[in-house]
Amino acid sequence: MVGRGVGGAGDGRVNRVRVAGDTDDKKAGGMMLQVDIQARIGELDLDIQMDVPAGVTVLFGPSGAGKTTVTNAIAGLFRPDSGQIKLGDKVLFDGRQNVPPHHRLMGYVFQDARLFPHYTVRQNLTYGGNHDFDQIVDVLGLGELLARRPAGLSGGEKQRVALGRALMSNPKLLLMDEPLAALDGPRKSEVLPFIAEIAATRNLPVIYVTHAMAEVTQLADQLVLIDNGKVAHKGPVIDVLADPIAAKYFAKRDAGALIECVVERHDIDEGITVLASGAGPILLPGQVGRVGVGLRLLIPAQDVMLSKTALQGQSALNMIEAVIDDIKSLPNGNLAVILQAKELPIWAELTPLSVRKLGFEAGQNVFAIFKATAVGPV
Ligand SMILES: Nc1ncnc2c1ncn2[C@@H]1O[C@H](COP(=O)(O)OP(=O)(O)OP(=O)(O)O)[C@@H](O)[C@H]1O
Repeated sequence: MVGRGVGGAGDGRVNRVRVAGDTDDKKAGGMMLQVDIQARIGELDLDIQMDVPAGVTVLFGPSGAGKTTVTNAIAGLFRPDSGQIKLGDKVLFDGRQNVPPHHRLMGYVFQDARLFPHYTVRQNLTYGGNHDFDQIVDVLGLGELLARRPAGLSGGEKQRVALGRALMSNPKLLLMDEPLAALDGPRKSEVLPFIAEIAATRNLPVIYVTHAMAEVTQLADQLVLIDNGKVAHKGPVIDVLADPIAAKYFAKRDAGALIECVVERHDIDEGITVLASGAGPILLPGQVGRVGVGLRLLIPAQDVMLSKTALQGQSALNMIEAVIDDIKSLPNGNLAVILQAKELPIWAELTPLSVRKLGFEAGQNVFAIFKATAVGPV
């Protein structure tokens, strides 16, 4: 079953997500990409090790950290000084061998679509092969566009054609370097579901470079944080975001735990949606998603309040029981109080004064409180 469901506003807080029973089995057979490369580029010492299984691995990190260079090395467009790149058993680069890009069995989608202007959409799509033509045209909604030329297409349509072209070459590996960065908000929302659909149903490693949190939370299976040419953190996206040490790589309101929920019901009279989560029910304002659909929610650490007792007479709709696991210092001087809420790891950013005044410490039972609007669509 493909469990990516329609989420909320695409603001990075309510998102598409796979639910249990998703494509994990299918992905288990996908080829592993193994990257271990070193290169000196100007002032930057690039030294990257990562394993990329089937599914979406998002490369995220500051500008100039080396994300595009790594992606280009995987594509064969940049030659590292040393190391090895393998896709399954096939060596793509090892210092002696450097397989040229057109023999790497990969599709590459760039920020700009790079279509051939004199070709029709159909000719552009089939340039590198016509594998799964009908299905891809259908999934990407390209049927109406086939006879047109790129000049008459919107930015979002062009990117869908670029994605279709990459897929029709039957790649064993898909590279996408900020494929939505040049699109405006509505065009981004138009293309993102197609990428999510492809990621959920194709059994291949996808490297996806972005600066946008909404794309991280909606697409990532794995998250690799690259800083100054090195891997600073990597792992399943939920684990990486659950670790406050990674918070410095995100905008303040984006730092927090990502949790997976399922839409349980809509309460039309009360104007809320009830989600089932590993920590119990979570309420969102408005009517979000369809019943039974999986969603990811980002719970911003700055919006979580802690109380030693179940608070009465307060307006926040969400109050979940949790145990304090640990308290860590954040680079900004505040403290991250790391909580286990039944099955869910979440965390709250508090000032040292609050932690001291309330005497919070590891092992304590607390209530984590957040407003429905803090995690709901805007
Ligand atoms: N062809 C090149 N010649 C010299 N320096 C380069 C070249 N390509 C990249 N660099 C440098 O290598 C470093 C890494 O660049 P890269 O584009 O890989 O970073 P990035 O993480 O993708 O950045 P951004 O998020 O801004 O796209 C930067 O300092 C960049 O200036």
